[in-house]
Amino acid sequence: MVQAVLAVDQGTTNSKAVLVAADGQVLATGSAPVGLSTPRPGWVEQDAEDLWQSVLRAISACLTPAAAGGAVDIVGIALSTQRESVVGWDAAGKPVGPVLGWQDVRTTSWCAQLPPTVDDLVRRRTGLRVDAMFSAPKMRWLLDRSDALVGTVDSWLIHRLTGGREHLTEAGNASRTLLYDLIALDWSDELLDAFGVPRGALPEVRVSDGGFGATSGVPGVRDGIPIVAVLADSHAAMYGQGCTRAGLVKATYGTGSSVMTPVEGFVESGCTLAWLTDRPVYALEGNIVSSGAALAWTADLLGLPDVGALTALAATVPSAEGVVLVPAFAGLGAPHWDREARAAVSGMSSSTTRAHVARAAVEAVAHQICDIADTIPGAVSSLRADGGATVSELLMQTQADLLGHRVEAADVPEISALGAAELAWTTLGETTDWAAKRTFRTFEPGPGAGDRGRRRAAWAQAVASVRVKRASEDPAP
Ligand SMILES: O=P(O)(O)OC[C@H](O)CO
Repeated sequence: MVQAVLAVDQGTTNSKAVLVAADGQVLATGSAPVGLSTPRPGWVEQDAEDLWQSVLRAISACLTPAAAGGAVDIVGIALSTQRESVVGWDAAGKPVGPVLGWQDVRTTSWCAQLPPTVDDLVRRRTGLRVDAMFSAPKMRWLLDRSDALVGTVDSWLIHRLTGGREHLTEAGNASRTLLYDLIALDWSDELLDAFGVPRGALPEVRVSDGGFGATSGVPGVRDGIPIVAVLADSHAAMYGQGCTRAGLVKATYGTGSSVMTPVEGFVESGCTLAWLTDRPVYALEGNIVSSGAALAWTADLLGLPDVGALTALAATVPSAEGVVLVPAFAGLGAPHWDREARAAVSGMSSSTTRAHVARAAVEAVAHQICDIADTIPGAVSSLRADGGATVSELLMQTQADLLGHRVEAADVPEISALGAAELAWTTLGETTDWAAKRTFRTFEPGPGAGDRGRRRAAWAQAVASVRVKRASEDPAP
């Protein structure tokens, strides 16, 4: 019987389950969509039960005999989860309200009334900045309405996978809450105080490979399988991409995007805890609020069935002919962090066609990655890309052209699940380093890089025109 780790990657739009052998081979996959609603402008909610059911459906699809191709012995569970989103549940394990998604900015004005000393404390303790994207203000919002246990999505899934026994979270996920002290490696009492989140409502923090209980009552999965490793999804992608030392940069193209690179130690701005095993591994990270979401929005606007049709349309013209789309639908994330900014399409003329607008949307995704890459100290020699949108040759080539560096796109669609599975197998005693064996689609800057300076300048000008804050007020990413 083949031994496998069952890795679950729970993201904003779907849940994936992947059976992974000790050599990194993917034995079976399953996926299921998860719903998302936007009841008011700036409110982005998911349903905690629906989210859990989507995980069960993904597991079930993955474990069908046809998918798994024979007898498989599951020796451990690995989790990779969307970050910052918050779930609240009562003592009986029943959700007390909606999942407040990471894109949810309902607490923006609450965040704005916090004294500057809180922002300063947040930077010094967490390497982040006060923003409605992170978990603490969302927890505060839920706790104002009910007496709940709160946690990020990893915590909720661990709770359900263990039959309600455990209230645990993983350190990298905790690092995205604004409450976790990245030096002390514990919840910060000062920050708990500042956000009014009682320690008793929060899960216990474990190291990424620290063991998170065992399965109990999960349909189709035997009881007692250990949850071996947990990583935040973006961090799992970095692990899976083999970006484990300074100088290596990865970009995940999801609903939003995350650009990450390991750093030697904690820094006070744009820092995150990538994972915590025998030692903490810190990373610089810039988060883009809207990338895949911008492609989906533009496809919808243009009456196209999906993003694939959008990129195909974009490829029918050699350039955007001066059209620039700034997808600040919910403001701008890193490196600008201007939540009041709003989206705009500029540079149109009477000869502008739908194809030019489509191409501008593709370019917007790449420009936003460049904006963050430009802030990374030291040389960026290449960028490792992953996530759904990397299937687009046009996007990857545009990225290489605008960045002026090689882009290596991972040839596996399940990189976050594989990253978590790899950590689990390492924890179980296997020698891994799967990234070294992986093949990439490589994109070198081509003829399109010739007018890089002009295109980047036009983008910068378009971004400046949608800004509400002055650029001089920008924090580091
Ligand atoms: O759901 P994804 O894969 O777009 O990831 C969401 C991120 O974790 C948000 O920080």
